[in-house]
Amino acid sequence: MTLSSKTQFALTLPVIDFSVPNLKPKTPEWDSVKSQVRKALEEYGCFEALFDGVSVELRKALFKASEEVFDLPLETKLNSKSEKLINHGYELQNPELPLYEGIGFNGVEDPESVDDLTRKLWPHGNVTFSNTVQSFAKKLIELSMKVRTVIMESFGLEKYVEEHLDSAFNHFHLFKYKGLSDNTEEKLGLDAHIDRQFINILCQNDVVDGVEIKTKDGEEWFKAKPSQDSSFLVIAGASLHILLNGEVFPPLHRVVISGKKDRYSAGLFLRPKEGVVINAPEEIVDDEHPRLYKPFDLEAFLKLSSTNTKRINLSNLKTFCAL
Ligand SMILES: O=C(O)CCC(=O)C(=O)O
Ligand SMILES: [Fe+2]
Repeated sequence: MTLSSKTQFALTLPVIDFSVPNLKPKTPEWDSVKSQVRKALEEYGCFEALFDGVSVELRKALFKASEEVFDLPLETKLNSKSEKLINHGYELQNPELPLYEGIGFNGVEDPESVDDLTRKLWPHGNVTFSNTVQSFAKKLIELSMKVRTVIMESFGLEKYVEEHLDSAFNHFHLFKYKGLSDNTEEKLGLDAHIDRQFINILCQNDVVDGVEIKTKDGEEWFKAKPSQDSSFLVIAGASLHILLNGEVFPPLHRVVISGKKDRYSAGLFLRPKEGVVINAPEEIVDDEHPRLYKPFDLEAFLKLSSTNTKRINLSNLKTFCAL
């Protein structure tokens, strides 16, 4: 598939520093991060997070592990696909876009689950792979808890922090987008979509970038290239948009592949646990901000929309759960 609309220059997204020493509630640093996060999510629905919890070595090790796993024979990779769990194991997500493949780890905080999946890929085990995935994901989970706490507090929802943290499960995903045969070409690696989760935290290997986003009112695509190799892109999804009564904008984004180098990316996806029904708390609903959505059950929504598609957008979401 070739591109239908042209990409503009890079957009400078807000850069928010989560590496500040002693970043804890009730400190001036925390309050400053809180207001930056709220503004960024209202305006762009995404931001760049600086986070020193993941060392350069760990990031390198992760992308090396990623190359290793995607280099396995297709048959071996397909063996790791779970019959029972959605998105767990290997997936060629979109057969009509063969540029893109992925491996998902549901409940990545559970060492046994990662070890089990690793054994399906390497029957004799691969301790380095399993440990690297676990260490990297553990750090992203740490960042995600901070980010989610800040988000809830920034909307005055301190008393819901725990409930919110408990309402999502950790899904970690590795992606590979195949480089192109011609250096001058550009192709769509992943179609335009908004994320379905609460938030997602992404990073890509340093040689190749590719995520593009649309701004709130814009018709143009902008490259969301991080300003530093060590940072992460945090994107708000549909579930957060509904929880916060539409105050947070879930941006449309896509992945564009250019050049010959393969693109590897990794992300932590905070998806509502099965059975969780999302409803904006009373505290953020008033005459000026009337309730926009009915209680939202992501699983029920996905069952109604076509299966295995990433292409959800704000208008099909609104049709499903508008009041
Ligand atoms: O590959 C990436 O960096 C982005 C993937 C993405 O947007 C998604 O899986 O929802
Ligand atoms: Fe996405």
